[in-house]
Amino acid sequence: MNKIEHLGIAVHDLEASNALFEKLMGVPHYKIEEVASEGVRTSFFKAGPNKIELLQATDDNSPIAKFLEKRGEGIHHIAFAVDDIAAEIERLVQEGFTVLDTTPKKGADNKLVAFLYPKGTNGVLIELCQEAPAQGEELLQ
Ligand SMILES: CC[C@H](C(=O)O)C(=O)SCCNC(=O)CCNC(=O)[C@H](O)C(C)(C)COP(=O)(O)OP(=O)(O)OC[C@H]1O[C@@H](n2cnc3c(N)ncnc32)[C@H](O)[C@@H]1OP(=O)(O)O
Ligand SMILES: [Co+2]
Repeated sequence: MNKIEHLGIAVHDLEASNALFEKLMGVPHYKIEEVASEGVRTSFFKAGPNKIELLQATDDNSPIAKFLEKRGEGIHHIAFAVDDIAAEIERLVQEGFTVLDTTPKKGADNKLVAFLYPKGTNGVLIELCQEAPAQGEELLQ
């Protein structure tokens, strides 16, 4: 694990939260991206080395929709940057963590991602992120 790549925050209304975080952080979002496979629309902010990812659900089956229904708006996950996501998944499986995505999948912001089951990480949803290499296709589900 290299560093925290981003904090994911679940929100009801991406546009309203974009306006709020632009005021809060003093910078505009640098990207809005839909990840249909996750049922989310995301918006990214960067302040220094830190990123915030706002997430709105795009359908009722989205993990974000279920999270909002159960817990309301708030911090949804912590994403860590890793150099080699396949190796990190293997290491974490060996360490006894439950990895929800044993094959990395397409994330936002040009990443390959995988998630761990939060009940095995003190109730915090953990995401692994690797910069998607140009030939990332073979790693994608
Ligand atoms: C990929 C695009 C983007 C990126 O950065 O590139 C993203 O970050 S997309 C983010 C959205 N996608 C995901 O979150 C995928 C991984 N998440 C999942 O597979 C599910 O959300 C899962 C398995 C974490 C929970 O699924 P679900 O809510 O349907 O199941 P349960 O209700 O049974 O939950 C099990 C247990 O986990 C607790 N839970 C759920 N979500 C979270 C959370 N975000 N943080 C901490 N804990 C969470 C839930 O409350 C249940 O615990 P319990 O004590 O039984 O209530
Ligand atoms: Co994320």
